[in-house]
Amino acid sequence: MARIPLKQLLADDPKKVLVLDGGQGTELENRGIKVANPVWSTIPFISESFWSDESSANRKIVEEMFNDFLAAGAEILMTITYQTSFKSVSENTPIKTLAAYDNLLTRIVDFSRDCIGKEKHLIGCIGPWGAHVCCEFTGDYGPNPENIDFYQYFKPQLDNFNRNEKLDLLGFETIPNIHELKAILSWDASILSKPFYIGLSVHEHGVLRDGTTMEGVAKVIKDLGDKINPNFLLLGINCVSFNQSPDILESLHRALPNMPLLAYPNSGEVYDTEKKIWLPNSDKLNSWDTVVKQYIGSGARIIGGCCRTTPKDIQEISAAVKKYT
Ligand SMILES: C[S+](C)CC[C@H](N)C(=O)O
Ligand SMILES: N[C@@H](CCS)C(=O)O
Ligand SMILES: [Zn+2]
Repeated sequence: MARIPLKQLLADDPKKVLVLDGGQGTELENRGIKVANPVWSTIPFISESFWSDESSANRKIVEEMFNDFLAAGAEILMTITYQTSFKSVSENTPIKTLAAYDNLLTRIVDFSRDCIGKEKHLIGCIGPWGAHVCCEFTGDYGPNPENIDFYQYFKPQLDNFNRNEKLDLLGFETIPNIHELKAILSWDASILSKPFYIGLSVHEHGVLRDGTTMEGVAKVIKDLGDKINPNFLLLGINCVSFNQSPDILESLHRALPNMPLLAYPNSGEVYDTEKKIWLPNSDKLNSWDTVVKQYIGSGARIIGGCCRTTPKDIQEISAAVKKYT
């Protein structure tokens, strides 16, 4: 059966909620791949043996991770390309030219599609500008964030993903800064020609990491009016604290009641950007069952997990989605 385009799928069945996969980079780490490096979870794809040796240990680990998320109930999964911008790759790996970079991305998408099969939806994952300098959890984009050329940064990854028919959706995720959000939303369908979503990186207290309120975020979208790119399908939150995530999503829903939302929080642990390790935070106050019920009440159409969530979390999310839809 051919995949139904996501825009149509979400419109045809207003109750449909898709289950997303979990934290891929941290799950690869749980399974023995050392992701603490400048291209983070891109690292297994950089070595030629991943591609030339079908029985390579890292290749098996990535395949098994996809299998386990599928078995847990994921219906929409991501490419492992969070820190695979041309800048991150060309400055930190032997891959230097645009042609070699395009080849890398095409191989990763082909491989991911083979892992998940033809029927599941595949998201081309695009991390924020801040990922390459590791400020996606502070939103501190320096003294003049309005002068950053976001388009130049994203263009190589965008151009490649736009062209690839194996991808159903583009996901800009962990976006912590309002200038970056404005830039992405200023691009029309000639630049962003596939359906896309934006996942915001939001502080525990409910504001974007740079301090912008959810009303401020909503204003950017409302001000665009009918100039908004028709490919903009969903807005939401990702890699935010598990405990606060239902309230944050609810506040986004209040500010934008008609916008389809998505939510995939992290485990609640906090990332130490210097040591590149996860530190314990407060205990989980709720179960996935409670959290998913609240997300659905706030208009979520895609629900999954981000960093430090595992196939077990996805299993619990999947059961709750079945129960409440
Ligand atoms: C979502 S975070 C854990 C990704 C990694 C971070 N940008 C780093 O470079 O360490
Ligand atoms: N999508 C990425 C993490 C973003 S914070 C991943 O799952 O590894
Ligand atoms: Zn994350």
